[in-house]
Amino acid sequence: MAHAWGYAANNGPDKWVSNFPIADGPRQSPIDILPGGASYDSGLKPLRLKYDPSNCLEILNNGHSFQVTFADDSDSSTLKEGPISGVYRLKQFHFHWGASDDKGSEHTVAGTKYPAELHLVHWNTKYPSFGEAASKPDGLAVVGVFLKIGDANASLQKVLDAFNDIRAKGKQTSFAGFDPSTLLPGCLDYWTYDGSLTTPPLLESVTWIVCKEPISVSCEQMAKFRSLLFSAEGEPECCMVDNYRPPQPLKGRPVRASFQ
Ligand SMILES: CCc1cc2c(cc1OS(N)(=O)=O)CC[C@@H]1[C@@H]2CC[C@]2(C)[C@@H](O)CC[C@@H]12
Ligand SMILES: [Zn+2]
Repeated sequence: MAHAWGYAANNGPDKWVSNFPIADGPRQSPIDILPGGASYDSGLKPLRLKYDPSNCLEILNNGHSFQVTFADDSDSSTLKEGPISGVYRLKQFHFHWGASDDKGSEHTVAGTKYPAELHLVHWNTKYPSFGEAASKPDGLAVVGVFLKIGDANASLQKVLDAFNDIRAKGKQTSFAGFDPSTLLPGCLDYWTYDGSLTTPPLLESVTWIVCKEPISVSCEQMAKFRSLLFSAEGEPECCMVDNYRPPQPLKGRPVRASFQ
């Protein structure tokens, strides 16, 4: 497969272990979150998120998802407190979604799948760079937010309006002045556990922080997600859908809740 991993039958999540044996590791993500199995931890602090829209740089189709990338050369867009210690800088956000509204999220809640899931990716500034941090057990912190079918999401629409320029793999365009805090739910109650990247190389370096409250997305907006392509220009068109890894074994890991 030589790193040509994807989400199709021949190169999808069930095949990743052959090139990335850590796929069967002790702290893999995503997981199915069982609210009854999570333990309330009164020591968990509220999430302290501070984002500066002027750090927003560009939007890119990387062939697996699309991502919005941020300047991370200062502490102007950060995650502090919550389950983490120190300062983590926002690097990018991206999404995972399904071919239909009944699937698409990576984490599930008592087996419930959402149509999409947002990942806000932060790296620990005790390390010199994002790439360095990505290989450390406390290197990354990802805030996960579920998307639930409902009213159109005006903030999300600003992101979707840029899709015409990034339809194919490898396309990117400038994307300035976007405030990712407008994509957060009103309530920031969360579950947290130690996990991994959910795509190869599946590094076990992520403190996962999954918000209990979803944000809304309309059916029409979900259709826009599905208009992106896994394929590059000039290749046979392949719709970017079902770019999610299914839940992985918990293997005894504790899942803590910031709320009762
Ligand atoms: C946590 C968000 C994240 C980071 C990375 C990936 C995937 C990611 O999404 S996810 N769904 O949150 O796990 C796949 C590529 C990885 C990257 C982390 C940094 C690298 C490991 C680079 O060093 C080389 C390949 C990169
Ligand atoms: Zn992700």
